[in-house]
Amino acid sequence: MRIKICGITQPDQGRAIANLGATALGFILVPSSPRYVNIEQINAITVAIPDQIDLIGVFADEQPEIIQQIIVKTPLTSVQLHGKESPEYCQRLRQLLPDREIIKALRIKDRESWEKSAIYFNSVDTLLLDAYHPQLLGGTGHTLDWQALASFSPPLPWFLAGGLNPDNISEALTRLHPQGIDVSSGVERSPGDKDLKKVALLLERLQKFRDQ
Ligand SMILES: O=C(O)c1ccccc1N[C@@H]1O[C@H](COP(=O)(O)O)[C@@H](O)[C@H]1O
Repeated sequence: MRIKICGITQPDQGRAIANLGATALGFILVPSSPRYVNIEQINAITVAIPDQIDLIGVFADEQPEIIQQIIVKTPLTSVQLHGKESPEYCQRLRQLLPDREIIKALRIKDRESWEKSAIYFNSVDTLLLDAYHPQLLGGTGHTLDWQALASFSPPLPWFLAGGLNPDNISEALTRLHPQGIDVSSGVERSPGDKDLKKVALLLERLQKFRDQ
């Protein structure tokens, strides 16, 4: 199972989280986020991260050419699209970045919104389901309706996100079987400041699900 800890802002925390066993670190490139990091910060954080860790840049409704310019200046391996990007937009980005993983995040309001995920099946490598919030794009701490999602089984890998934390991760993964999980505010002291004790507890509780 892929384990992504998102909203990394500090080099020592990035290193510690990779050493604790996360398989991916996420970097928020959405300027309005309190977890925003720029290219220089991403390079300073990632310089000491082992090669096998996925480095995922999170964008929202950014121009594809700007994403491409950022990607060539950083070691980011994947692009997570967290806005209202269309399948056509995703295809355009795929042409610009053929060797990077493209992850489309869908902010799920109701059953209809996850049924619409089918329009992305041919345009991206991976899906990510996050909770809908009327004001915030992400990092909301809100959970999805896991029961309603029980029959979600897309033909491509997907991450479960939205309000996951050490206390609810076991229940989430007993109900759902995503290929990855994505956690941000559930392992923080404040936005962008990760609580390493909570990260360690999360990883300990994930141990029994890791081979899924
Ligand atoms: O974290 C943010 O500030 C953020 C801003 C803009 C787009 C996405 C953002 N984060 C994403 O939110 C989810 C999980 O959040 P949480 O665990 O509920 O706090 C995750 O996919 C992040 O990449």
